[in-house]
Amino acid sequence: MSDDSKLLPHRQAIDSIDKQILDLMNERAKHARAIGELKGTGVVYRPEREAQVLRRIKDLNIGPLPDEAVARLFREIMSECLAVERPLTIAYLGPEGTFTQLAAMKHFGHAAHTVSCLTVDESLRLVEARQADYVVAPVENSTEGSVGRTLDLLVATPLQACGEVVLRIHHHFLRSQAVDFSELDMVYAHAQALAQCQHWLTKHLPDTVKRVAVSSNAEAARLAAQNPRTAAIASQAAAEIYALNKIASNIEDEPNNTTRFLVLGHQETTPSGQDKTSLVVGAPHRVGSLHNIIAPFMQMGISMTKFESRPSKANLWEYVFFIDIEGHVLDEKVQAALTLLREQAVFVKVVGAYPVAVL
Ligand SMILES: O=C(O)C(=O)C[C@]1(C(=O)O)C=C[C@@H](O)C=C1
Repeated sequence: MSDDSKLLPHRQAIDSIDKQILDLMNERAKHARAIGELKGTGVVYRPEREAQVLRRIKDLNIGPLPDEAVARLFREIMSECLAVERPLTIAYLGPEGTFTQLAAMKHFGHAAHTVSCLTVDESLRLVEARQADYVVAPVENSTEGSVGRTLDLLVATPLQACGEVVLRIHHHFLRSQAVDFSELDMVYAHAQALAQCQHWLTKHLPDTVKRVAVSSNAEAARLAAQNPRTAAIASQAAAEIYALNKIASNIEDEPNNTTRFLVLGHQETTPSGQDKTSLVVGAPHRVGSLHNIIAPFMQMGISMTKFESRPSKANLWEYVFFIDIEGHVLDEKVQAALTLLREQAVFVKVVGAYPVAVL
């Protein structure tokens, strides 16, 4: 029997299975459309339900496909089903090809429209003005720490956090032509990327190469595409969009380099069973104040996943604290801790409660 004839029965089985998958996906989309009609003009995107669907799929999976792979496939199926109800518009820090855009696609899937913005400020403003449905904004990187501008914006925005995205960050060294490092004057990158790749840069580039911080990695790629004497540090997506050569891959100093993003919109999310709550807390300037802010969470047995202080913009030497805790703001334990916290703090703002990232 030839190789091709041995393949035939498997291909026939695949053809028949594909038809069933197709019919079932359309059947699923019809239910989503019916749900959309019941929701009427209300909010169509339900992050808690999406997280539950993805977690269940991972639990049900018996392979050989890996859990992550089936979750990614179902992410896209849900994205298309949601678009049948109503397509979403997501604002992100552009230009096209930034890690923030990748994070937006990872969370909302490819059926969502993404709108590129010049700054994180503008991306939040677009949603505040209801010109986009949600914004995805970077909050912290595992190597470089918090994204200060996003944290500052969280203090004042009326938007609510309704999701988180965790993205592995791989940086590549990109040029329009694969020429010698001696013919290189400048390397462009976002300040965080320059910091995340500093060992590689010091080891491989001559001292004469200037490191220039720009507004995003994709902007770095755009600039490098215009001048062969320059290079960029950016993502695979940016390399493709700006047709740059990958001179070196995965040049980040820390192999587990990961960035966390928040999804913000106008809705409050109901508990999904595995949630986090983000808070901004103003502490009075007095002895023991920091202890008093932390104590309510210890008392109620609540874990903190983030604790970060930044200078208050209002008063010199006063600080605001950015705290993420495990649990949903509607959980009894969290409610009790917040009641205790409010007795100690100058202010407590609940930025939002949302499902822990599944993908
Ligand atoms: O369950 C819903 O509310 C739906 O609209 C269906 C569905 C899905 O495809 O599973 C689609 C969009 C929502 O964000 C959540 C889930």
